Amino acid sequence: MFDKSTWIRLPRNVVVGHGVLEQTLDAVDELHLAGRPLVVSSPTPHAVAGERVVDQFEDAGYDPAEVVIDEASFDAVQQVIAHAEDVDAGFMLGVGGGKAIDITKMAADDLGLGFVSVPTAASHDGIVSGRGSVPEGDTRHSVAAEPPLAVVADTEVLAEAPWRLTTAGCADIISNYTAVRDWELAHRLKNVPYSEYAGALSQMTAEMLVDSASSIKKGLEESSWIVVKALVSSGVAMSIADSSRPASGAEHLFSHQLDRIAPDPALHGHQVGVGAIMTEYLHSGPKGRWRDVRDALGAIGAPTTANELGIDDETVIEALTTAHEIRDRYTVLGDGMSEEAAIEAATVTGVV
Ligand SMILES: NC(=O)C1=CN([C@@H]2O[C@H](COP(=O)(O)OP(=O)(O)OC[C@H]3O[C@@H](n4cnc5c(N)ncnc54)[C@H](OP(=O)(O)O)[C@@H]3O)[C@@H](O)[C@H]2O)C=CC1
Ligand SMILES: O=C(CO)COP(=O)(O)O
Ligand SMILES: [Zn+2]
Repeated sequence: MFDKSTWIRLPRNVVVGHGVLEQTLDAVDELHLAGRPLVVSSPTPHAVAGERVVDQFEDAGYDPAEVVIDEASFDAVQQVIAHAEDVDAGFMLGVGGGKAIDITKMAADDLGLGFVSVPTAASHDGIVSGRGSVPEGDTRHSVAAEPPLAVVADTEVLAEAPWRLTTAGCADIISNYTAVRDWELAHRLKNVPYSEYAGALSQMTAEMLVDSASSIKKGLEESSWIVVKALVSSGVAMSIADSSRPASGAEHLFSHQLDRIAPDPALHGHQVGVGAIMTEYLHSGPKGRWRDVRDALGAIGAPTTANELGIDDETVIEALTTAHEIRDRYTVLGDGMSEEAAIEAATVTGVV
């Protein structure tokens, strides 16, 4: 008997374009959600877009509630859940970068409420995914969470955000190359389930972004359009896989470890980009494609060295040698790199 089944949960409305923040209400009305909206954001996104979303719902006769969180943590998820219960929220909108959107989707999942994703930065590919990513102690959890019912990505808002956030989003996409390599490796060595569709979509997304690099320029709103569509596509790959595997391999473990140990971590996307240069070197050796990864990052103005990340060399080496401990996810790092090998990889690739 054929007994396989699969659930792929995707958003119904993906609204991308100039000024579409003003269509948030329309995108929500289409979903036939009921009750009180709760707008969740972090400080800057709240000022940039959250307040405008609240005003829209107020003007339309809803009674919107709002909450502002400061960090991506399980405490923040609990804070949002408690607030949603207090105000008897009927559905939620996550307005912000990866932090606000992750917290909202995890709280929405816990409460069984619908959730709408309103990115204010093209900085990460969690905009669409049904995964939440939160650190806890020495580890980082990638947990199943509520995928958005709709995405409202206003390219005017995204283009006005600091440019480094957009280059971080590009680097998060470029890191799909090594993430897919790690996934394939884990499939071959550890029989980890692999989805050809999700792997191909993730890789194609990275290729299309790299091919468009000459159109991704500061001050050009079209850049936000190109990047956000790639971020959506990468998130869809994660939804198809029901895992962050298509977009998160050893380069992400390295970044998550930097978030733990670096005194002043850089942006998520920038860290995974630099990690991808080194993990590509580990996959394919000194003559391999690590230069292509580095050049693709360089072409869009993302960091390619520890110095550009603002992180010292010793911390980069420590993160490389300990990244495999972050979570139970088999990658090219295997059961850990020796310090000598980590120094070699980081030096040959020019990261340190
Ligand atoms: N679930 C998933 O599938 C994925 C999750 N992630 C997660 O997302 C997070 C990374 O996302 P990222 O967006 O980089 O992190 P943040 O949400 O922390 O945003 C980065 C910074 O940008 C600021 N910001 C956001 N929008 C604007 C704007 N329009 N103008 C000015 N500043 C702005 C934020 O302000 P403020 O400090 O006020 O918030 C913050 O300082 C990580 O926690 C990562 O693990 C990443 C990829 C996929
Ligand atoms: O950042 C992500 C994909 O880009 C999510 O991956 P994690 O599961 O490693 O948090
Ligand atoms: Zn990422």
